[in-house]
Amino acid sequence: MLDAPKISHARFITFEGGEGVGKSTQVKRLLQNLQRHSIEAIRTREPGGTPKAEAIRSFILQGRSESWGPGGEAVLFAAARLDHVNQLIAPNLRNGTWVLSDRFHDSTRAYQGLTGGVDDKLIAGLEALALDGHTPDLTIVLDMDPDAAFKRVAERAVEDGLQVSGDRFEKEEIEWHKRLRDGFLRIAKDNPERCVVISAAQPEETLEAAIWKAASQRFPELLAGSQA
Ligand SMILES: Nc1ncnc2c1ncn2[C@@H]1O[C@H](COP(=O)(O)OP(=O)(O)OP(=O)(O)O)[C@@H](O)[C@H]1O
Ligand SMILES: Cc1cn([C@H]2C[C@H](O)[C@@H](COP(=O)(O)O)O2)c(=O)[nH]c1=O
Repeated sequence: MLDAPKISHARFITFEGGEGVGKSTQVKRLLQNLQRHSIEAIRTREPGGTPKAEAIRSFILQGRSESWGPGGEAVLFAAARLDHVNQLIAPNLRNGTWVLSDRFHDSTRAYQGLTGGVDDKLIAGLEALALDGHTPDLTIVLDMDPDAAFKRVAERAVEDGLQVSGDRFEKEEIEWHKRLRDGFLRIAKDNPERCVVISAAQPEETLEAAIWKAASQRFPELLAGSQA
């Protein structure tokens, strides 16, 4: 016999922003906070989240698609997203499990569209295909000066014993990353019903509390019962 489906009020939350602003750290912290509130939730990332999308991730981040240009890379990110939505995001939401994603469609808008110069109409067409209506319920945009964020990335590389060589996009000039930051802020301004901008230039714990506050304001069910 099939398991009875859970009553579904599952939410889809995405984290966006430039390199090293603390998205992965805060996705993990929000996941723990939700689980403390007995909310079933998973975390995932883009590009990635499924075997096929992870294969596309490796291809892009190794720089193998760089010569395809921003338009070609937008198509690859969309293909990865299509599989991610179909195989992981949509089934979990349907089953009542909250989904937290480290990057999603706003990264294509910001990196390939607003910073890379890919036409809005192409970005919108790819988005319609890949999302199939699965627009996030809440997007946390973590914002900070890219110079300061890169210091974090460099420290992380040293901690991990890696060379600070940077992947495909980390290698871009600092001016490019400043335009990227402006791109994310513009997306947030244009989508106030979905996006909340939070300064990432604060300690992990206070940032975590600010994200919890934003999520609780958006989803009052989080305030019912216990406290984070
Ligand atoms: N609020 C914070 N203050 C100081 N350091 C932080 C903070 N949040 C994360 N870090 C550190 O900064 C580095 C980058 O953090 P994290 O990997 O979470 O960022 P990210 O936005 O996911 O990065 P990327 O875009 O490269 O995947 C890590 O070493 C992490 O420990
Ligand atoms: C989803 C998505 C990602 N990117 C870029 C942004 C980052 O440079 C990498 C992903 O690496 P991370 O360590 O997981 O942040 O890919 C992009 O350009 N477009 C996208 O749609």
